[in-house]
Amino acid sequence: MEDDKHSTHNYDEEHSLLLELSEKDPLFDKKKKLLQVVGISPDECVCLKGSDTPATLNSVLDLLLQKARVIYFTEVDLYFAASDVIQSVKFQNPRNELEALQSIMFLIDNSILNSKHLRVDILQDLRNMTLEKINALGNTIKDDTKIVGNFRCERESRLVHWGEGEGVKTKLEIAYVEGAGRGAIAKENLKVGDIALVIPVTVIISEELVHKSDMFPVLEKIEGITSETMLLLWSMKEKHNHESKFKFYFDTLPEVFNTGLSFGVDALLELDGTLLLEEIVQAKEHLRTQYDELFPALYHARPDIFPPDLYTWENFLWACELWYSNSMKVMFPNGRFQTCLVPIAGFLNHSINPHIMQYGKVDSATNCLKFPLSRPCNAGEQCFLSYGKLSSSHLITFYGFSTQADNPYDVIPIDLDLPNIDDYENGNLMSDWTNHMVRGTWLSENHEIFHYGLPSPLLEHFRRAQGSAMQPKNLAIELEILSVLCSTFEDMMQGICDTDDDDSWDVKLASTFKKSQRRIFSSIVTSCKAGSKLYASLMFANASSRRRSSILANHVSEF
Ligand SMILES: C[S@@+](CC[C@H](N)C(=O)[O-])C[C@H]1O[C@@H](n2cnc3c(N)ncnc32)[C@H](O)[C@@H]1O
Repeated sequence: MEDDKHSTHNYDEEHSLLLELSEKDPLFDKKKKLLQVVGISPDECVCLKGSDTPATLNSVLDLLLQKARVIYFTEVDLYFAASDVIQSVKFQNPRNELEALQSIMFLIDNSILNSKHLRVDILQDLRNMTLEKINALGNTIKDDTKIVGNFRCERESRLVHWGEGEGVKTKLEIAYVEGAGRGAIAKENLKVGDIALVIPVTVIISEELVHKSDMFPVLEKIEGITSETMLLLWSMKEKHNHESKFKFYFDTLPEVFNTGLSFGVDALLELDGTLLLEEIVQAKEHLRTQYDELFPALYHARPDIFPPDLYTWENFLWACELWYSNSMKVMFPNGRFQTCLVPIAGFLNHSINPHIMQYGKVDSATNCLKFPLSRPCNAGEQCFLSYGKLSSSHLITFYGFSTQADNPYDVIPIDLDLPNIDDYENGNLMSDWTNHMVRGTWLSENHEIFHYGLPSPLLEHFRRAQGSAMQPKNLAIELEILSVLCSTFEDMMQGICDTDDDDSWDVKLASTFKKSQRRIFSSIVTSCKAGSKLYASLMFANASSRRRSSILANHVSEF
């Protein structure tokens, strides 16, 4: 979504740019502290002068980029960044970097637009440098989509054709792609800022449709019912309406969704010992309770509107999976957010390094939803959307897939059985964390001594619990911490056993998830062992050098 975090001011000889860290950000205090650690003031502008050299512009961009990275950090990013931040806020992951660069482009574009100066060359130069960085980053992201040629997309073409008649404009075509059903392929080379898809509001399935339907007078009387639930019930019936305006859309929907909510017993058994099992069971229980609150009461009261054969539990679950996996939050010109189904845009698959991130706000001038590119996508490549910064467990539960690439949001929460420590110093970056987590240590840049690729807030918590202050660090305590962590994660790894191959989609997905969890645990064990080895060699080197000194001292004393 576009945001209003940024503002520009123009002074006589200079352009002043302000990337603003919003005080409404729930992570404001932590982000402010992090910025202060690297010497960046949260509310300070950077100034550009006409006389700035490329080297000066580079430093300006670097400063803006560090700040933008922090502004777009999630709690997970912040937690793990604490280990790597020493003098500057470095690159964390492509997704955060793209968001940060995109926000800088937005700021510069606004500045150019609002500039009262005749000469905006310097802003243009800065824009070009930012664009170069985005393009370079885009080139490092590999999306190897394989298009499955022998599937015809007749229903999909009919939907696109209908949509175009309603005002849809698209630079994407729909094809079957390996491992993800349908996907959207760029028909031409798309640059940053190009609009891949334009969807008029009239094509969007939103609350308004329920309000016009015969079920609304019944539903509105149900205490506490949400507009999402109303829409879900509406879509269960509309799917079978041959006269529906959205018939072409419903025709393209799959008969089954295959999300975690449809996992069978074998797949659930496979997940034994993982948090994903809990997530799926809880989500499903919640939906079952919701269904039981509505049915059979509704079809007993109004069988004409809610026919029992349509409103079964199985059909309800299908609709839940449809809405979880295909809906988007859309902000309408009146400022209200609504959960909607967006035909055609619903063919866009998700990536952790997406091409399209800033969407979801209806443009009030055109009354359309636009999908602009945040990084280039060449003709023939699959164009990916961001469904959000989601973990694999969330993606499996509600979307039925897990990402292939390393997902920085795949974290495992850690319940520490350690006493609460309240003697933390203010201003210490590690001190703000009470909830701890781990993720694959291959994602960390810092495997040095005292870091080991592990999150610093977690290590610091252990040190405090052992009575070891930040500085100087006690080697014996470090070894003890590494040994505790190592055995804890070895146990956790053993709790997730390997299984035989199974052909069913759900057991396969469950076992892929387990493998990814084991990989995370195994990386932590390896890092702990590497850390311990490092100490052993250091202690050996120290001992040898002490021995050498004492031999030398003996020799000297002989003279
Ligand atoms: C909004 S739909 C996208 C279109 C979908 N592929 C289809 O054929 O209808 C979301 C669903 O697409 C699939 N999907 C999206 N991104 C994916 C990815 N990166 N890998 C595998 N499947 C994906 C999942 O089944 C998900 O529930």
